[in-house]
Amino acid sequence: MPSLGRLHLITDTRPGCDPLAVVRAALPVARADLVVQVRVDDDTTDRQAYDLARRVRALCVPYGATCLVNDRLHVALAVDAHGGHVGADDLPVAAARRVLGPAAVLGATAREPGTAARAVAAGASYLGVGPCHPTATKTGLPDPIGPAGIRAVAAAVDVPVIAIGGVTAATVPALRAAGAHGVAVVGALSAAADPGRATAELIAALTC
Ligand SMILES: Cc1ncc(COP(=O)(O)OP(=O)(O)O)c(N)n1
Ligand SMILES: Cc1nc(C(=O)O)sc1CCOP(=O)(O)O
Ligand SMILES: [Mg+2]
Repeated sequence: MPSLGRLHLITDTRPGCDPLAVVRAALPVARADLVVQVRVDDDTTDRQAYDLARRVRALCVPYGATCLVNDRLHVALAVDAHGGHVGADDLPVAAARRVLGPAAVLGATAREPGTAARAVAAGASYLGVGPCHPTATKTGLPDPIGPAGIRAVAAAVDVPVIAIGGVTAATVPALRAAGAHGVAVVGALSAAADPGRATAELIAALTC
């Protein structure tokens, strides 16, 4: 399996957002180091999710970037995405692996070492670990786990750990020092005045 990109751009489909514009700005900067995870609101229809994922994949492929679909693995299969991401409210990891097949990239959410180890044993290719810091993007999250939480999970598994939750370029160094392979962001790119510049700042923090 090719190495996993270090910057995971999670699409923001809230009112006023333009997820494709953000993807188009990030791709020429991050190129193969970019993973675009198509994440849509719960009230988004499958047809809307399919149309967005199909367009994201088409943008990603020429740059060697990875296209994943959050939650809706049937949409990932339908658009021939590189894989998907599941959490506690989605298909269990073992079932998700059966759906996507052995070659797919399959991410799983973990917040502590036990869940993380079980997810890897069940077939996860990488782990999304957080929330690292406070975030207003998603409600109902547990308390932030900080770099210490990343360190605890990274010590327990041998797959890439992707830190998520309130991540900015300024917080990347501590997360990498704690063992994160990369980071996942929503607001740091979707709310940026210049998403291309924000991508460059995140990539610089991930590669220095
Ligand atoms: C990289 C990454 N990490 C964690 C998540 C959260 O996924 P999940 O727990 O399935 O929650 P929702 O995103 O479905 O609300 C993620 N999407 N990506
Ligand atoms: C989608 C998501 N999942 C999280 C988790 O911890 O499970 S935090 C999160 C939102 C991340 O957005 P931002 O980069 O704007 O903080
Ligand atoms: Mg989910």
